[in-house]
Amino acid sequence: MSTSAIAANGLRKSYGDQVVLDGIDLAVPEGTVFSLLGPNGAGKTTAVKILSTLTSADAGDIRIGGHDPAADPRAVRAAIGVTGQFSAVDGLITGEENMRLMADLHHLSRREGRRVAAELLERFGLVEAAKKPAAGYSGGMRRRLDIAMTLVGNPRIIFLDEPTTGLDPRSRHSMWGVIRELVAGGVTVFLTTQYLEEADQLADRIAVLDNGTIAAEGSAEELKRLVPGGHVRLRFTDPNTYRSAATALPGATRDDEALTLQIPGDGTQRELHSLLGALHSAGVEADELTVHTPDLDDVFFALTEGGTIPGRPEEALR
Ligand SMILES: Nc1ncnc2c1ncn2[C@@H]1O[C@H](COP(=O)(O)OP(=O)(O)OP(=O)(O)O)[C@@H](O)[C@H]1O
Repeated sequence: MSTSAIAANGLRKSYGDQVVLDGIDLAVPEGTVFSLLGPNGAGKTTAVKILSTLTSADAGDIRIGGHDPAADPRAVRAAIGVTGQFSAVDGLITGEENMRLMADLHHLSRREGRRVAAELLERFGLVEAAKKPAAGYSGGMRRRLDIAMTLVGNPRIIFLDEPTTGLDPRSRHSMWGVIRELVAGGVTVFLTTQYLEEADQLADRIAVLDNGTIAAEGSAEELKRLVPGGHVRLRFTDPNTYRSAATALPGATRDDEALTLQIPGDGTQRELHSLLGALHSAGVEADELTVHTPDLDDVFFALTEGGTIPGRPEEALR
């Protein structure tokens, strides 16, 4: 069994009367990506700050790389890298100078600092930009430099707090590539994001934080299975064909204006086969057939801010 790079039990934090984290448990195995999802203000950044020693918890047992942040914050800091919503990049100096500064902070020798900086600038596609002031970098380049700076100390655990917020789709995809590479190299990534697709793409496990507690946790597939909403949608252009199909499929939800039928189901081959058989027997053909499986958006809406999953007791969600 793999050991947990990040473990927290009964993590609590309040600001004044406001309970932000109400006793949450987390366990992130080494070399995996864990994503914490939640609406604005759910407490994601607070969790990252506590786990990365920037803030103390009110209660809870925490181990980061085996170290307790309260008792031994130095050991935790030596094991982790953090890139937050506020970047460490200094815009007035060049990318290369930012990297060298980081190398100095990590007490690397001048020679080793140059070597590590050059290697990371190359890896993050910043060689050309390296001699220019970082203030002129695009958002994507700045984030890449930020992560490159984090990697100077060769951390085995990285906290990425909303690493792609505000990036265009191309830069976002390039950042996902960077994160995948890190994980392939054995790094553990703790990722907070508001982009459900990002969690879907990257995370081995996802926890949905809501009202200070973890509303559900699992792989993207497990979470999607918690919510209903899978269906097949048939679209017709001819009203007569549409009506014949509706008669042949009495369980379908009709939209008489759009000439579409929605049939609940999970889109398995067996289900599709039986659906197509019914249409064939009725002698009708749909102009379009689409299979909709629930996505993480459905999960998010069902689980956060008062949404519920019908027919499921609270406990079954964990
Ligand atoms: N230092 C602080 N003092 C008082 N309240 C705080 C402090 N830091 C955070 N909070 C409050 O705690 C709650 C959780 O904030 P946090 O930044 O952790 O949420 P988040 O999930 O990261 O949100 P977002 O997605 O908007 O970044 C918010 O209501 C916030 O106002």
